[in-house]
Amino acid sequence: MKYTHDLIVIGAGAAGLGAAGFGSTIGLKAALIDKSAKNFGGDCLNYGCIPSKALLHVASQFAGAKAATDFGLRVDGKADFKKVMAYVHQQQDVIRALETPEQFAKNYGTDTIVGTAELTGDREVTVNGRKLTARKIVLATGSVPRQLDVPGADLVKQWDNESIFWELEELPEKLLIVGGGPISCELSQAFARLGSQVTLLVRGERILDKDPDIMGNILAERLRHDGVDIQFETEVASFTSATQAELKHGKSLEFSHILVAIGRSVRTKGIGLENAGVEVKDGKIVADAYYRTTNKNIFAIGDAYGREMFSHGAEKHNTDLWINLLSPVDIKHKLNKFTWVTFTDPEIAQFGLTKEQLDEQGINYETIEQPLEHDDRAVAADFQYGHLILYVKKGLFGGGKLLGGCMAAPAAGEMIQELHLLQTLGKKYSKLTNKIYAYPVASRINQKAARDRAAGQLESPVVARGLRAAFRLQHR
Ligand SMILES: Cc1cc2nc3c(=O)[nH]c(=O)nc-3n(C[C@H](O)[C@H](O)[C@H](O)COP(=O)(O)OP(=O)(O)OC[C@H]3O[C@@H](n4cnc5c(N)ncnc54)[C@H](O)[C@@H]3O)c2cc1C
Ligand SMILES: NC(=O)c1ccc[n+]([C@@H]2O[C@H](COP(=O)([O-])OP(=O)(O)OC[C@H]3O[C@@H](n4cnc5c(N)ncnc54)[C@H](O)[C@@H]3O)[C@@H](O)[C@H]2O)c1
Repeated sequence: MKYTHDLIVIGAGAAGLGAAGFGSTIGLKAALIDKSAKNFGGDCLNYGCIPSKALLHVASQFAGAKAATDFGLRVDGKADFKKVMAYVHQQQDVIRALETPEQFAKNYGTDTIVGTAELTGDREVTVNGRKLTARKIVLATGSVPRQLDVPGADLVKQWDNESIFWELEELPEKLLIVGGGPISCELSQAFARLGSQVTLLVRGERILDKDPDIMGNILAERLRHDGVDIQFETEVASFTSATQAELKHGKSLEFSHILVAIGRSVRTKGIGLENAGVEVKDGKIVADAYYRTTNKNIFAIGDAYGREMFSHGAEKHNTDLWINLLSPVDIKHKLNKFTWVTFTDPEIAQFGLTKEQLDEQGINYETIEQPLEHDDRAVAADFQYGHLILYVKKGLFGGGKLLGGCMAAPAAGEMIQELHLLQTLGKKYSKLTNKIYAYPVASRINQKAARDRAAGQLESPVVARGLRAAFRLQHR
């Protein structure tokens, strides 16, 4: 059969740009389609990672200025929100310049197409009335934010990650944020620091429930310090007006704006999945551990895969997918070396296996806890609340290998990188014992536990006796 393309990629977000870029780089004839030119770059650039991190950056400057009032600086007032968003959009533009359809086509030679793509056959996609065919099709169609579906929902404008970054013109007076995941945490801190009165409604007992309990507790304390009113074990039962919510336990709350961040659903509508035999189950595209959908020529990656919804998740899927497309041996989707960071202050940074995964897999491990209470840098720079948890393998085979961990500290996302590298390389944690760290970098905390462990060994009478004997033998 003759195809118009080797590869068709639907969706030009982190996942699609990577898939089409690689295909084009090795000389395949690839098409990359997104429904709108302004969506090139996907959620990450347009409505997610980049605008949220730019907003957090500005907010941290406000927090810094406020903190300096303790030392005599005089500041007051709220953010000029128009100027804040102008900064956010300007920084997005810098990245966007490399990801426009025209620029991408120029850089990679990809056939970039703006239009809504629909699967219209086994290996066929229709876009702008044009029929394209390919050996393989990649769905990189992303996810959509969930909305609250409660009585009175139609009375209220539910702001989400798209509208908040593109439609909001004034700083919200009273911002109600619903959800306890990374979006709620990052944006509640950003808006509180910029001057909004923020209430965070959390359904469960704590925020960031994919990280260890203590990390969520540390962050909750810091958010409160920024002025966020966190209400746990509650949720919106109904809306009685455009600015009034009734909560599950009977209390009512007034707000000027409500931002809903209660997770995301895989996009399954408007792609023509049914025309190509791609099944959907429980709101997700059915895909196996090799990213294959129920049509063996169609793959799902990125948020469309419905698992780890991160930009670097999309990158990982791409690497696996291309290995599978190019080699006879397929790589199975695995998450034992994954990582994520919530970019609040402090950052909460996770790498490797979580406690739940270790327990589920029956791995024999020990937990090392390292508070930053007595860390010199933490004392000097006022983050003694920080904390590190590490999981290290026990036993003869592979004993001492780093399996995973989590850290709460400013710049924890950067600080865990060496730990994550050790885990990725399958190395023992004790490798850090003799590493030289410039004093007083905060990442010395990574070494402290390794040194404490080594020092603990000196307490063994046998080791101490041996060392004593060595000393006396050489210095008679
Ligand atoms: C507020 C927020 C902050 C985030 N922060 C981080 C972070 O700091 N770090 C991190 O790793 N992740 C972060 N994420 C998650 C990250 O943004 C996503 O995991 C990532 O963008 C997913 O990329 P994707 O390519 O799978 O999907 P998307 O980026 O959603 O791209 C899908 C694309 O497909 C297009 N499309 C859909 N259907 C069609 C169709 N029928 N025809 C043509 N085009 C179509 C859409 O227009 C869209 O551009 C954040 C998310 C949010 C919402
Ligand atoms: N720094 C980062 O890497 C980063 C930042 C933001 C978003 N993201 C990604 O974006 C995705 C979406 O983030 P998110 O924070 O919306 O989702 P999430 O799924 O991580 O968290 C949603 C939270 O909302 C709660 N919830 C669900 N329904 C609720 C209801 N009706 N009322 C109250 N609470 C409810 C859940 O219990 C959960 O705690 C995530 O998968 C995340 O990976 C990543």
